[in-house]
Amino acid sequence: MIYTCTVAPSIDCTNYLPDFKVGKLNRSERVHYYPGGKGINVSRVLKRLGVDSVALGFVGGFTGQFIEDFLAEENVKTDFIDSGQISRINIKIKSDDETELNGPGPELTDGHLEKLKDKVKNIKSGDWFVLSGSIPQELPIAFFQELVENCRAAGGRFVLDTSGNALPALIKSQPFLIKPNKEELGDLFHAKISDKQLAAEYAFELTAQGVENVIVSMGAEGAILVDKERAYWAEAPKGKMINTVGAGDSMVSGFIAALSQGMTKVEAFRYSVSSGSATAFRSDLCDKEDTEKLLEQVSVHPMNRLDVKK
Ligand SMILES: Nc1ncnc2c1ncn2[C@@H]1O[C@H](COP(=O)(O)OP(=O)(O)OP(=O)(O)O)[C@@H](O)[C@H]1O
Ligand SMILES: O=P(O)(O)OC[C@@]1(O)O[C@H](CO)[C@@H](O)[C@@H]1O
Repeated sequence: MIYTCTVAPSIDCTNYLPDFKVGKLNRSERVHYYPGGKGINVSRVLKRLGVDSVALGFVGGFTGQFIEDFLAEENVKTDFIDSGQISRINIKIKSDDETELNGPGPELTDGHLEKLKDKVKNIKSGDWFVLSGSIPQELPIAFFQELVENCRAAGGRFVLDTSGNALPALIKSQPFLIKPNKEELGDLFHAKISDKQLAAEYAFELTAQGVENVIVSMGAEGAILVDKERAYWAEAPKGKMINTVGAGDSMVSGFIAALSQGMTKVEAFRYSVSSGSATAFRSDLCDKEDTEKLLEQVSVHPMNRLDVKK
């Protein structure tokens, strides 16, 4: 089974308006409400790609109820823990730019965390544990380190897509996959990543620290995949960008779905980029049909080691 874990789920309230002005009353022309949080997005896309998962995390209040109901409607399995607090509402503003205002995650006690530990105690070989999204700063990282160590010790594959201090701390637990965007990768090394060669150089650095696969997403420029031996880059398909929220999460789902359906790593990378772009080209997350239609526009190129400045 694939378990996704979102510590701080949300309702994503996405507003479309032609001209957003800071400090003024703005009125949106269109608004969409979707359950959000990175792990939840991963589970929703996995379902659309034909792969079952269980979404774990902490939800509460009327917003938590909305998240649960929406996922039940889409037949996404969940096994949430009640946080006892209203799940956050994240505001996304689509105008000339994309502006985001994400709320804080829930305040969790040791009791909450113990419940999460209990949910994953039976992870076994062949299972996946996908820890995606922000982890509130007050939470002890050591707890998550232990959680993923247990999962790895049982033979599970650990996928990490988080930010802040949790990212470098959990990279030490040698994930099977991490998927930073180029800003997140740059933050890890206090560097500005200007091109794919530099991205590959830093990604190699992470494989030297024990990460098995690194996918660096670079928006419209596409993505690179680096493992201990090789590096590849993929161009993103061309299309009209509508909403990139969840594009990175869709890449994670595409990669996992393709691998768990027996594709090679390079094919899975192609599928991953196609899934990311298919999400960027619509208001909600991608579906299988869009993803597979775009596949033919995604070509993957090996990067010569000499191309990598190292
Ligand atoms: N304008 C675009 N045109 C084509 N593809 C795009 C565009 N923007 C994003 N994508 C696709 O989506 C993938 C992920 O995008 P991005 O690098 O913005 O992820 P991210 O910052 O992790 O997103 P998020 O955190 O919102 O999920 C890219 O690698 C690419 O395949
Ligand atoms: O605040 P976090 O946990 O870093 O990110 C949360 C979030 O921005 O990420 C998802 C897109 O990747 C959205 O569904 C959600 O609102």
